Amino acid sequence: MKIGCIQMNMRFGKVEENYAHAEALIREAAAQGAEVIVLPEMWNSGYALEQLDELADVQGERTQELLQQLSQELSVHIVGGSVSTKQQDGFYNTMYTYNNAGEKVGEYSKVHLFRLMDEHLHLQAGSDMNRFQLGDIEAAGVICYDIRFPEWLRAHALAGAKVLFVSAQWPTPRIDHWKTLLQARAIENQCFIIAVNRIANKKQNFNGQSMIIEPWGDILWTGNDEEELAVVDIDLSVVDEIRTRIPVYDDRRPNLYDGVVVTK
Ligand SMILES: NC(=O)CCC(=O)C(=O)O
Repeated sequence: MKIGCIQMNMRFGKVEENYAHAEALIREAAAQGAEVIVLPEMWNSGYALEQLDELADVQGERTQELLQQLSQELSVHIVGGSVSTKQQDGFYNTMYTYNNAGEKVGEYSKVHLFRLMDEHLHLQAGSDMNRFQLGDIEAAGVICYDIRFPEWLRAHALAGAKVLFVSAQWPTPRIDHWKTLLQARAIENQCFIIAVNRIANKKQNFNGQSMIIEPWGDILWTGNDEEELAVVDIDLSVVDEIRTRIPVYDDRRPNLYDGVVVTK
């Protein structure tokens, strides 16, 4: 399965340019043979949270139309990163996923809002899971800060995901956390992790380092610190091999730790 990771630079608040740029990169990834294409977080507006009233995609219509059309025309699965959306009860950070027949298979709004980037002041949190099917691939998608919550990714793995997609705008100062957390999520869940971060100039502090990690924890590909489009082949059969070799799903003792109430 060929995965096209689009480590994109988006322009702050420049929605028109960002849609055009994302479309061009998706077309290029498909031309290079990608079967699944993945975008980063909030690529339509960037983190222009103060301007969401003008910039956010109303009910996600523009994004859905674009991804629907491209996935069908190019016959590719698209994990559409995320975009800022304006819904009736506020703004959300939303990921749309389409299969290669142009059908929407996932719609997810970021569940854990990241206070350090003021998300909690401007956005509403989603509360639904994001488990979906891309052809034969049992997959799930989460957004950036969500990876700090192992129980959330575990819930998706327990629901059958073997490939976990992560779209992000993860800044340079904590890039070591990004790498370590992603590797841990891959190993503990025995899943592939396909994680696509944004890139920006040095002043804006985003240095890419998107990653594809095997369920054994081996890193198959790391992005550099420039805008980049990579098409990487992955062999999904290793998931079942590793799960048979170390059967953590059978060895779990959920009665000891699920539903534990933490008191402060
Ligand atoms: N956009 C985000 O959710 C950033 C998360 C982040 O930087 C972190 O350290 O966590």
